[in-house]
Amino acid sequence: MPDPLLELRGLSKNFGALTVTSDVSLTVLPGEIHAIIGPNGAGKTTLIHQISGTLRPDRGTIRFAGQDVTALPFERRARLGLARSFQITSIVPGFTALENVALAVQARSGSSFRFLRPVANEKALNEEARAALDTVGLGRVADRGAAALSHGEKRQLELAIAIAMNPRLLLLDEPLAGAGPEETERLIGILRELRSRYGILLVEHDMQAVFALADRISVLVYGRVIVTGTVDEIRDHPEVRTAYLGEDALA
Ligand SMILES: Nc1ncnc2c1ncn2[C@@H]1O[C@H](COP(=O)(O)OP(=O)(O)OP(=O)(O)O)[C@@H](O)[C@H]1O
Repeated sequence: MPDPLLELRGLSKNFGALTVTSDVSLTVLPGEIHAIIGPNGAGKTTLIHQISGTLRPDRGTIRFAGQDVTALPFERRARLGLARSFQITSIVPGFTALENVALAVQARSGSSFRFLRPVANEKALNEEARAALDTVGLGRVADRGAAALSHGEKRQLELAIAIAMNPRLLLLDEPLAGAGPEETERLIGILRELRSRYGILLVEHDMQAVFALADRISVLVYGRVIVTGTVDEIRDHPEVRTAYLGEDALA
C-alpha cells in the first residue's frame, strides 16, 4: 500500500463543553477519494477546518505528505499542496473565469513569475489558468464573466481555482451543493477524472454521488468516526443506518 498523503491521528476538538471532533484517525491515499459522511452537525466542516489549518485541534496530529503539519498555518499547508476548494463567494464576479483562476495561480506562485517580462508573465499565468479550466471542462467559457456562469459552472470554477494551487490533495466541502441533476452528473464525471491526479477528501451530503465516487467512506457521528469502509461495507451497515434514522439520505 502506498504511503498516505494525509494521515490524521487521534484528532480531537471541543467547543466549550461540546465535543465536535473525537479521537478521529483516518488516512487518504494518493489517487483515492475518501469521503466523509455523517448527519447534520456531525462535525464534518469542523474537521475540514482543522485539516486545512483554519482551526487548531486540541489534541492529535495531522501529517501531510510525510510531514507533521499540525502546527503549520493555512498558507504553509496550502504551499505544501493541501488545497481546500473555495466557496462560490470567493469567486470575483466582475472577472472572467480565466482571470479568476489566473489570480489563484499568481497567489500561489508569488514571486516566481516576477523574473519574467510582464507580457511573458501574463502569458505564462494565462496558460496555466487555461489548463486548470480545461481540466474541469470550462475551457470554452474561459473568457466569460464569472457572474454569467451557471451554478454548476461556478462549482467547476471553484475546482479550477483549487487545482491552480498545484495541490497534491483536494479538500472538497460539499462540491455538489445546490447543483441540479445534470450539473451533478457533470461534476461527478469531473471529480472522477481528478481522482487519478490528486488524493481527494470529500465531504458531501449527496449520498448517491458519494456512493458513485468514493473508494472509502468514513462515517462521522457526534465527532467520532464510527466506521470506515468501502461503499458496499457502508451502504448496509446497521450502525450507519441507525445514525441516519429519520433522514432519507440513504434511501
Ligand atoms: N465556532 C463554533 N463554536 C461553537 N460551536 C460550533 C462552532 N462551529 C461549529 N460548532 C458546532 O459544532 C458541531 C459540528 O458542526 P459542523 O458544522 O462541523 O458539522 P457538519 O457535520 O459540517 O454539519 P452540516 O452537515 O450541517 O454542515 C455543531 O453542533 C455546530 O453547532
